[in-house]
Amino acid sequence: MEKKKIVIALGGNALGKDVEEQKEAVEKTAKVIVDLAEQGADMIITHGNGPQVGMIQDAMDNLMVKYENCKQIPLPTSVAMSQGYIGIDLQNAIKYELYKRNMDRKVSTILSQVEVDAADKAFENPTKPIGRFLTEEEAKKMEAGGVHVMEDAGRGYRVAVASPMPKRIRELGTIRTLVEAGHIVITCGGGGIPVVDRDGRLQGVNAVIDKDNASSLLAAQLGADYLIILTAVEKVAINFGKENQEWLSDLTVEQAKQYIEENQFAKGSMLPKIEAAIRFAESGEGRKTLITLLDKAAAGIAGETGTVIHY
Ligand SMILES: Nc1ncnc2c1ncn2[C@@H]1O[C@H](COP(=O)(O)OP(=O)(O)O)[C@@H](O)[C@H]1O
Ligand SMILES: NC(=O)OP(=O)(O)O
Repeated sequence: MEKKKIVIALGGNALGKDVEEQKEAVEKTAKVIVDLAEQGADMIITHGNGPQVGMIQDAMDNLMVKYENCKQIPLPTSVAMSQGYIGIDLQNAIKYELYKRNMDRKVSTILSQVEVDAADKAFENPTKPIGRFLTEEEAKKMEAGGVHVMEDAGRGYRVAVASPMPKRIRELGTIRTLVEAGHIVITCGGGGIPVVDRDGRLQGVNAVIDKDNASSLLAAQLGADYLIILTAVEKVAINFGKENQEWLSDLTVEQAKQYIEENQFAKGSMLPKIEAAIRFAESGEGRKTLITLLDKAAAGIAGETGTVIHY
């Protein structure tokens, strides 16, 4: 097989719902990753952090309630914490899976900062759902207290934060060096720690970058062949959740743009995945995105399932 470079973006399902579940979930995730690594591909792993970063912010806010002198933890700091604890669980699970198969491959987690534009309009319109699902009553109460809340793809209410577009991955050189040295690299977790460059000094900003958008940028800049987005659905659908729902196996960039105009993909869930896939396809010839379930990754690569978005 020709050596492929694959960026895999892991959705919430690959990580479980809490710290305990994560330890179990990553074991299964690691098997899928090592199955692909066994075929000799260069592998770069990214992951989401919506539930996790919300949980960290909640915990930190509770500390402020409990202790008078406790200062608020900024959102980018919580993103950095989420990269750390998710990264180490993934790294250890992948290492153990490699060990069981007697495979000699290094695994590294790179904390990564992703530059955004301070003037991005996204700062005025929070669209990224984070944290747990709220009851309608909780949502109303929080909204009254000035917190942005949104409805998340028909699944309930969640806190919403700004999600500016990623512009530049500051650790790209380090990531490239490690990939070239054969490491499986875990990076751009939670879309990357959002920063702006102020005269050479990187400063965190209150946002959570969409991990699919960051993954698309990373895949384009590393010259990857494949972007694989593993999520909670086997395929992308049009008329999702309706009686006339239709699962799609193959989607051209042109068709995808048309469906976006028809509002076929929910904001904050499927829409950023499709937009990320379009940008990746447009970044270079032959670049494809596969969207499918974690369990179906291998079958998807073999062309047996999932939705492939291509030029
Ligand atoms: N048109 C669509 N086709 C398929 N799934 C869709 C569509 N629109 C919205 N969704 C929802 O998007 C979800 C995936 O987004 P999300 O949960 O944010 O992903 P992840 O956390 O895995 O990155 C699916 O589980 C599904 O509920
Ligand atoms: N940062 C991010 O996109 O996280 P989720 O995939 O969990 O929404």
